[in-house]
Amino acid sequence: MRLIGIFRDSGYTVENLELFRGADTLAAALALADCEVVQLTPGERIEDAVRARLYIVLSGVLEVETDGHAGTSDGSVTRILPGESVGEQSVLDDAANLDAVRAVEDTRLLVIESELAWELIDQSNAVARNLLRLLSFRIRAANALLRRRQKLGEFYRQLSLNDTLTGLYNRTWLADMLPKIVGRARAQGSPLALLMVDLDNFKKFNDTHGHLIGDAALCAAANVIRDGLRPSDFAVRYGGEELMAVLPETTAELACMVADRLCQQVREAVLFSDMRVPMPHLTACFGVAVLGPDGDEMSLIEAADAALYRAKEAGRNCVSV
Ligand SMILES: Nc1nc2c(ncn2[C@@H]2O[C@H](COP(=O)(O)OP(=O)(O)OP(=O)(O)O)[C@@H](O)[C@H]2O)c(=O)[nH]1
Repeated sequence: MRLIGIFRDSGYTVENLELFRGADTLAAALALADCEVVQLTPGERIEDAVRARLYIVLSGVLEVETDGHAGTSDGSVTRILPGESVGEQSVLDDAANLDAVRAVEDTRLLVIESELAWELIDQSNAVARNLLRLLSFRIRAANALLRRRQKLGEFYRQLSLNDTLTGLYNRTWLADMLPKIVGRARAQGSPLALLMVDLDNFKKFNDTHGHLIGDAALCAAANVIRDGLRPSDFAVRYGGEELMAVLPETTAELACMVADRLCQQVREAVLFSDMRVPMPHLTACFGVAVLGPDGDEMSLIEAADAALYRAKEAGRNCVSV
């Protein structure tokens, strides 16, 4: 950052500066006459960025990396054009941090020391008003950015809890939520059922029809499970071709009825709509378990797994408790 003179000799006028819009420009020009004018080369940052000072762009362009100083930048930048300023907030709260500001091209800045900025505010309602307007604009922009980040955060959170192939909840979700669902059922003394679902002979299915049709079959089975449940139930991809349904407020009898219905629907599922090739045959086994009086999430999963094993032993394409 190179000192190139003072405002009085710089050839620039107050009229084009946002901060002085509607203000007594003569008085402002007088007050600013001895202020330094500095030059930044492309990429250069403001030196002495920890000192609370107001910088007005006279020519060139500055770029502010959003939250760059907090190390949380998301890559978005704001451009500060001629007539606009940076550092207003630093002057107001005396907490400067302008190291995220850098020149895009050769840029000339008018430097207003904090004390003088306060004098200008004290002397001119128009300057105070302009400053308020500027800050309100910055707050709105910061709020919009926060909302965008919140949405993005929610999007990524969802992404981390859902299986990408089937869209069902994944193991991360299960590890977090099943203990809570079990805890709630125990606290309320309400029944809780769990269905463990495993596609039959899926290795052979893949070998025969190829992995892509295997994926489509897995998705079709996942859709059957998800669409066949109540809104208060949860469908999870437990592992490779193993799915799971968590059914709160559900007795063993009811869970068996649900499993029977889903088993039939998987059997009848349309895996793809290409009529030129014969429809592959897909079936699944269902293991049903309910939460015992002293049970926890582990024993519930183990019981459903054991029931699933019995269904496989019984010849597949069936439900076992
Ligand atoms: N297409 C596809 N296949 C998968 C996926 N995840 C797991 N598999 C396959 O599922 C098959 C599971 O095979 P096994 O565990 O031997 O079980 P199975 O052949 O279904 O036999 P049973 O369970 O005893 O009926 C493996 O060949 C895996 O490669 C997936 O995301 N897509």
